[in-house]
Amino acid sequence: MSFFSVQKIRKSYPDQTALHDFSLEIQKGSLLSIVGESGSGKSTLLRILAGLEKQDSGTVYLNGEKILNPSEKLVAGYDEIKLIHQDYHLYPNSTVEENIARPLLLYDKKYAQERVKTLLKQFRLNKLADRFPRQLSGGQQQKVAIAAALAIEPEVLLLDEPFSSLDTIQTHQLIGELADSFKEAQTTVIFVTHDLDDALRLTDDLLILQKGKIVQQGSSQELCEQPKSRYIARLFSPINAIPDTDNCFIRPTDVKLRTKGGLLAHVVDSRYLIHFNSLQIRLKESGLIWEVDDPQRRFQIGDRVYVSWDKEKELHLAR
Ligand SMILES: Nc1ncnc2c1ncn2[C@@H]1O[C@H](COP(=O)(O)OP(=O)(O)OP(=O)(O)O)[C@@H](O)[C@H]1O
Repeated sequence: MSFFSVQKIRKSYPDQTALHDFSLEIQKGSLLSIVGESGSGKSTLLRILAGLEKQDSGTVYLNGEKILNPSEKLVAGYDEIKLIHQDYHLYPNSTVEENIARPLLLYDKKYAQERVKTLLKQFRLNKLADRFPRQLSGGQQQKVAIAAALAIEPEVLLLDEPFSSLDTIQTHQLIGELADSFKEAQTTVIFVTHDLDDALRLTDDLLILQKGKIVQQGSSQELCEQPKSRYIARLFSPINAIPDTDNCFIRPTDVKLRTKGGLLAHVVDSRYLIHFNSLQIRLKESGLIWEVDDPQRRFQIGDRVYVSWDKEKELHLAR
């Protein structure tokens, strides 16, 4: 059995099943993202992993010890497993340093001081140590909340959409900093999100959850290059159906645009994006509309364009 072992967790609510025999093995110090759309069962799963909600069946083990659910334990939850969500509140009248120190009030004073010092350094919070939460950005506040959650050295950190209230720039900056801090501290982290981009930025290991079931698990590259279904392929980018095939698709970025040679198409729309123009083209023969990338920004609406692609870039996807 691995460090954190989740075995056949099932959970139903009166009108639906939120988790269908969910199993997962996590090694110590690993970072995993669980990506799923709204209602896929992410929050239910994390609450069960933290011992905060009762499952119908299945067992969670940490270090070989069974995690008891609220019906089996007087005080629900564990110090070893910390769950952080979007609305995690800091103490408004305590400084950053005091917020991080709070969970350590009953610990040996010298150990507590050292631990706070380590966390301030690991999370690059030294310069903000004397500020109050209201004097911090949303991203900085969330970083302090995560540092405080790690104060008593939990074995596992569970992050439930912790960046939802932050803007994209704040989120990307915070994720970059957290990724470094987690690796440095060797923290075991499970991050759940509906946003694949956030997941790719934080971890290399992904698990895709759909309607309470694992639909694919693997490295970011594996899932992008060998998705098991159209649903998973589309999480990474749109996919274009290749004419006269049943289940063959090509990604916009893998389509080559030329002025001659290949399938003839016409540009019907063009969007200026940061790294390329995103074109909509209509294939002449089949009438299919494709989305393709034009990194050189060569083509305009109305232009003729010929498309081709490498065979090995084709994705063969059942429904
Ligand atoms: N207490 C509850 N009672 C009844 N149904 C519930 C309850 N909690 C969750 N559900 C249902 O179970 C399913 C999974 O919910 P859950 O909150 O775990 O999904 P999620 O992936 O975290 O969604 P979101 O990203 O929107 O938070 C949903 O369809 C939800 O409506």
